[in-house]
Amino acid sequence: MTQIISCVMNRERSDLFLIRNSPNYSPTKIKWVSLVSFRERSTSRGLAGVAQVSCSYSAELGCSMKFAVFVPPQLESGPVPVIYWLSGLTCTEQNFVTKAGAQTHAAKHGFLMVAPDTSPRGLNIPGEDDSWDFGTGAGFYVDATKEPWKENYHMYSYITKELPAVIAANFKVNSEKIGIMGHSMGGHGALICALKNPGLYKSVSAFAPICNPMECPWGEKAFGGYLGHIKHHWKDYDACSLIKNYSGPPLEILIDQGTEDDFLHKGQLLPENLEKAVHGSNMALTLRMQDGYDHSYYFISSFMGDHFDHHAKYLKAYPLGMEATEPHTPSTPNAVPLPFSKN
Ligand SMILES: N[C@@H](CCC(=O)N[C@@H](CSC=O)C(=O)NCC(=O)O)C(=O)O
Repeated sequence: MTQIISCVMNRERSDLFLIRNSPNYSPTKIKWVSLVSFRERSTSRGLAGVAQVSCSYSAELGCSMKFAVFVPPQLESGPVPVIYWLSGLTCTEQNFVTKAGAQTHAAKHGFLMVAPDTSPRGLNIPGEDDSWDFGTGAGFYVDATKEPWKENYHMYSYITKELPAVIAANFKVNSEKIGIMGHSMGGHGALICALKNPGLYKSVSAFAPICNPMECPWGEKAFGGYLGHIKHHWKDYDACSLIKNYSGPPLEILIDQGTEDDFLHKGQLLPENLEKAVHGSNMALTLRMQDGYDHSYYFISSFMGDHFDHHAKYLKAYPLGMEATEPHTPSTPNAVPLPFSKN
């Protein structure tokens, strides 16, 4: 155990692959490795908080994974709620950081933001880089069951279990107050993570999500490849199917969808199917069709503030008698200490 941990802390990614194949490997040890291998790769102050890119070895994915974290100033005074952002096809952790304009909203509300990558990378699985909508950059937030993907393509477990454990071990977050949002493939991811884990995520929203992957070309390709061709097995990862059987606490979903989104017109997103599925369920859906907007991050950034307000309704609700920590603007731009070393 000690040997494995020191290897992770002192060496680079190629060595992490060796760990999995080492005679010392056991799943329990690897869970430890995920936590202790956490390291900050960059830290930048700006927009009223601190933006970091971190990385940790993922036992689920069998490789080192980068993720972006925005630390709001409120973290100085106590644990803060956390919101996960799931990105779309072709994205890394960087698209959200550089284009979504979320940081000022996160700082205003006091939310820690986590934006992971969209798939494992660099595993040399045959076919992983053959297309932009499958394999690298297109993990689809499922746990694959088919070869050659089933060893590593466990984005669902990574997002819902492994990454939250890494975040809780390294940041002062309130693990009772977790929200999730995403875009397109990541919107699908946000919806299914919330629907499959009643009560875990207190708030959920999405921009132009793939609402019914079982019935659209992107989903058919991804689910067929990762889960096999028995369509019945796909229901576990399809928001429209999951909503019908959801019996957890009531959830209010906010979705924004641009009317000039090419992927909407090509039948990839199918928000109308989600609207139908919601009827008679324990779910409320606010679907806003935004006139003239496309699928881009210009669209996302235009409505990001509304999504944060939506999440704030649920993540900032404190039990009676407990005082909420109000969001505040730091009195000096250097209010948050920088405890992290750069690589
Ligand atoms: N093939 C194109 C288009 C890829 C694309 O539009 N990706 C979207 C997500 S689509 C559904 O998940 C995206 O978020 N792109 C990143 C961005 O910064 O806009 C291509 O490769 O560009």
